[in-house]
Amino acid sequence: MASIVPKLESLAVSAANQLSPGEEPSRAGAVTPGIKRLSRPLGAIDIPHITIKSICCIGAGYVGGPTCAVIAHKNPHIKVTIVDLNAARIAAWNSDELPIYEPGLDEVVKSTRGKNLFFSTDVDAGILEADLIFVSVNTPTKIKGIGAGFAADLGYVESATRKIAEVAKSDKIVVEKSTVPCRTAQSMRYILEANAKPDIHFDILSNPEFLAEGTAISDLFYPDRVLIGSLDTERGRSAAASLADVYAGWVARDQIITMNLWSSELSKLAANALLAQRISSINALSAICEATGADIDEVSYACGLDTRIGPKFLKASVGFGGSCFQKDILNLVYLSESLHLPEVAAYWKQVVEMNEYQKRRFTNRVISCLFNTLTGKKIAVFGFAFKKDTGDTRESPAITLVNYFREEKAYISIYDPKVEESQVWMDLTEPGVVDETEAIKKQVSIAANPYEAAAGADAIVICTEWNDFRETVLDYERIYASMKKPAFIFDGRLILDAKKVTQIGFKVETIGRPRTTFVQSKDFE
Ligand SMILES: NC(=O)C1=CN([C@@H]2O[C@H](COP(=O)(O)OP(=O)(O)OC[C@H]3O[C@@H](n4cnc5c(N)ncnc54)[C@H](O)[C@@H]3O)[C@@H](O)[C@H]2O)C=CC1
Ligand SMILES: O=C(O)[C@H]1O[C@H](OP(=O)(O)OP(=O)(O)OC[C@H]2O[C@@H](n3ccc(=O)[nH]c3=O)[C@H](O)[C@@H]2O)[C@H](O)[C@@H](O)[C@@H]1O
Repeated sequence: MASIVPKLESLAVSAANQLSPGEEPSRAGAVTPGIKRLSRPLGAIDIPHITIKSICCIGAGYVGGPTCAVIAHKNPHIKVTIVDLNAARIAAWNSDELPIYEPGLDEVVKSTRGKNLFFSTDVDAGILEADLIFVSVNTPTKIKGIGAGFAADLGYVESATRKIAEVAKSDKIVVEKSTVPCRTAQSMRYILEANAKPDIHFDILSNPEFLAEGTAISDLFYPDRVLIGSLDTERGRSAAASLADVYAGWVARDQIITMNLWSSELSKLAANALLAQRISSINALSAICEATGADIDEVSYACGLDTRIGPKFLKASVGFGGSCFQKDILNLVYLSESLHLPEVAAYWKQVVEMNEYQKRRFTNRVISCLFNTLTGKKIAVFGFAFKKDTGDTRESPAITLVNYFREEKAYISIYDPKVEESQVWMDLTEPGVVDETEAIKKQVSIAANPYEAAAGADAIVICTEWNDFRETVLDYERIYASMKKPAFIFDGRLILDAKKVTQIGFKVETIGRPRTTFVQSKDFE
């Protein structure tokens, strides 16, 4: 991981934004040349704008923490304060054990913290001091009321916005970093203007974040693009130019694109929807592969070589997880329905439904291969995070699978290299059900390593694609020796060399490849 930071430092940094030692950043009069503004004349935002000296980020989560740590790291002349109401989270950001696991994050935070990067629970002080405020709070799916199950709960965005209006004593640029429905910036503007002190002006920008967990630091260091949406007014363009300068501390100017606010907001939902749609498409094809004898990895490879399709995001899996894909698509579904576009809503909804189907389908394959019953059997679940290189479990397919296995009365032993034990219990407990953990513990245990998880098990189910689970890393002969026979492996992530583990003696069932073992209906024909 240490290699990321020096690599980053070697990037060419825009000379226009580099201050000489001792030089004070000016607050006015800077001009940003050559920012690409789609649907506007290119030179349109080469206008006077303030230079940002102090940034506050509201929300010290998976986005606010890494993003603003990188901004501070790249802009030593800007003071960056990340604030959060969650005192435990802030304490962790100020400790040696950061609250989130992300390769390369430790180095970035430790090189900057206490210099120009600060973590605090003092939201008011952060707002007061800042020229520019990122709103990077959570926007979960609503669980109650109108739009429940689909619409985004904008309560956290609204309360952060109201706080800014209440506290600010000078003009602020307020930046939507959270993923929000189209036209949220308008609501934020109403709230700010209705509550602002006299002569205080707020400019609202949309600056969605495209980082993926597990690769957040390299995504932030080398983004495909930085997107800034603003009103097409002189003030709006000026605010966009100020934020563009912050990113130009390390991102090439031609990768910083500006556009209107609503396009920017919608682009974020659209990007996530398109990415998730690719996974559901390949997963739908994986079902056809299993039924026909085709191999999904070969099909992905063949399709991905077409430059119009490209090879990324075509890896079949037990289903996509993570806090955003499902939430953002459901948000798009709700938006489409609100706009009286039921066919559009149904189209995107199918991406989520296919994902649910994939998890059920994989579970059915496990049950069917294990002679149609899991009762009393031990299943070792390898991986609980929603993807490798993160400890995040939000919407992890492993949660759904473990719950299905529990319903089938299996005993489950879970191993994940980064997920905290307390998180597993939280994820398996129904919200609002008191003391359920003790009952769950009768059926589910957490193992200290994969060998312990697999000992005495009937089957291993690979839910997360951690490199640690590859046959080149784990001693599968040792694992095989410790398991009940026949010993099954269900590879939900296509990470194993099936031939090699089959040679050890395992019965290997891989997503997107035809079934290899005991097909009851055929055998009894
Ligand atoms: N997790 C990810 O990889 C990505 C997330 N996003 C979007 O970024 C936003 C944030 O996501 P995460 O960082 O994952 O969420 P998170 O849940 O990890 O962090 C949000 C933080 O905001 C804090 N917060 C909420 N209301 C607050 C308030 N009024 N004042 C101060 N702090 C407050 C919470 O305590 C929490 O620590 C969401 O809209 C998400 O869709 C966008 C790109 C990637
Ligand atoms: O808005 C967000 O929150 C972020 O959502 C995703 O990032 P993330 O969810 O962190 O991780 P991804 O790498 O996209 O993986 C999402 C899920 O899809 C699965 N996946 C991914 C790729 C693939 O080919 N197949 C597949 O099953 C992963 O295992 C994981 O469960 C997007 O990739 C980011 O650009 C976006 O900023």
